[in-house]
Amino acid sequence: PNEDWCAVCQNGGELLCCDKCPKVFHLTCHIPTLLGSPSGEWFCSFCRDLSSPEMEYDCDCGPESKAVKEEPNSEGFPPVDKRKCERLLLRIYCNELSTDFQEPVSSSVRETPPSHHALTNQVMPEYYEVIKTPMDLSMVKGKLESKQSAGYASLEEFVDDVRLIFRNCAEFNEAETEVAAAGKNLETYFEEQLKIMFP
Ligand SMILES: NC(=O)c1ccc2nc(N)sc2c1
Ligand SMILES: [Zn+2]
Ligand SMILES: [Zn+2]
Repeated sequence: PNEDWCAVCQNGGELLCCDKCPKVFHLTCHIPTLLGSPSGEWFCSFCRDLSSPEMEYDCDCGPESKAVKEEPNSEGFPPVDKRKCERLLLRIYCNELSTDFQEPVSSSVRETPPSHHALTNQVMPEYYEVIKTPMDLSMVKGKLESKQSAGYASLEEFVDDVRLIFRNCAEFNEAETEVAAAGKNLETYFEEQLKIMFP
């Protein structure tokens, strides 16, 4: 009795069914991204046990991981903390407020002028003129999934990047715009979920 649409993007298509909860995911919408459809039983990142995972995801094995995986690798990021961050990030992606933060802001985006600016056709600065350190959820997902030194070395680095998304949002978007409100509310949700994952 799984759902009909991806828990992240709400679209249909080729969907992976969790064998423990009703959710379904596209391979690339799940966190971590899966390379192929698993053959046997499969639990999503919300359901798989954090300390002793029932199964391995195909992206987490492969030739380079001959070493014992359950030790903090050279990144120093304990595997349990990495799995907690995967679950936390998937929670954010499943929150509909995250849509505006899932991909890099397109450079055509200009500040939403308060009404008087529009009337005086004052030029509004471009996003990448204002925001010097862009960050979005796809960048965080990529860093969380990358191997060794390219990835996060600690939980703090992961949290700092997610908080940067919300700082950029508050800096660029006028306080009372929809995007600013979405950023504020999603930040509250993130901090709540962070406390649950890392009490
Ligand atoms: N992440 C952001 O700050 C963001 C994203 C999308 C977007 N679209 C606009 N028209 S303003 C805007 C801001
Ligand atoms: Zn999807
Ligand atoms: Zn599940």
